[in-house]
Amino acid sequence: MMSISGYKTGYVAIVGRPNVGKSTLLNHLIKQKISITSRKAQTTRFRIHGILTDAHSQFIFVDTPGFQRRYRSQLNQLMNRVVQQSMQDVDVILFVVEAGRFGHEDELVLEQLPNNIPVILVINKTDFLTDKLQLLPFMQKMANLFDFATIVPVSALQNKQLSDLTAAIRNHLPENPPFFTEDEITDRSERFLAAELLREKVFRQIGEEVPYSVSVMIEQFTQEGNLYRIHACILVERENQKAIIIGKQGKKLKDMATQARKDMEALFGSKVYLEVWVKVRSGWADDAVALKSLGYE
Ligand SMILES: Nc1nc2c(ncn2[C@@H]2O[C@H](COP(=O)(O)OP(=O)(O)OP(=O)(O)O)[C@@H](O)[C@H]2O)c(=O)[nH]1
Repeated sequence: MMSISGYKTGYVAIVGRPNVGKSTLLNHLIKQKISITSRKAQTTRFRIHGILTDAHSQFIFVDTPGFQRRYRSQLNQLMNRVVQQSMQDVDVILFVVEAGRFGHEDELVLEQLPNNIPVILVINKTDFLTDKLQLLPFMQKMANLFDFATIVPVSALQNKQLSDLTAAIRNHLPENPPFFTEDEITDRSERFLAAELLREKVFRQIGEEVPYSVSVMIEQFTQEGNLYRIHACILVERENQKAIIIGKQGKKLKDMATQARKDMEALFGSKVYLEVWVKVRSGWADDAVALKSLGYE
């Protein structure tokens, strides 16, 4: 039975091989970088990437461990099960592919899709097609591979058909009041966001090797005119993780810091001087400091 409001809220995972446009899609769906301030966010099993709230629905986009893998090796049955387990609490999965392209890497992701949760096939980058009729045989082929809830062609980059996609997602969300209020999803502080942006880069770069044991601490955050001076520290649990993050001749760390700095500059509308260190954390006392610096008590 419909509730009076008919409001729908649920968790949505976006999966797909690298470079199909998952981040672009998410960013264009939510239109802004947000930060979750609610404690509720910590109690869910997922890292929340973003939330889209409208008059009728709230979409909570989450990250699913396992799908972050870079698909370097063939995943075995066990891995499949682990990933499927991690998906059990989402309401809808968006499986993103590129228009007209379905290769081995896509197949590896497809193999991991659970069959008890609706999966929407998102065919992205339709702007590459000169003739939209080219889509039909591709859609046909894809429909034969998996029992998709529905298929939605979009161009994330050009914001095309994104409202068709949100309507399709909404069809599969349960009726719930919004889980997060406006207050809980507005920016906490620039300091907090700075930590989030850097952490996001760490996960993107090394999601496979160093899972959820990494935290980011902002040790100094000062503003001098049009310049933000930020000293950040990436805390890891073991020496070998530190080496992985730093990378050969410091290249990985440098790349992450550069990307984070650019994002910070865009977000703060200001020049940013960012220094990043990596430290091995020595015990729970450090954790307490780290949590405090992130604004969690
Ligand atoms: N032409 C076109 N390009 C797109 C579209 N969506 C994304 N791209 C481009 O595709 C590239 C990859 O996009 P991302 O959003 O980083 O892809 P991703 O799936 O998040 O990649 P990973 O983080 O490596 O998993 C970028 O250069 C985007 O600009 C689209 O609809 N049309």
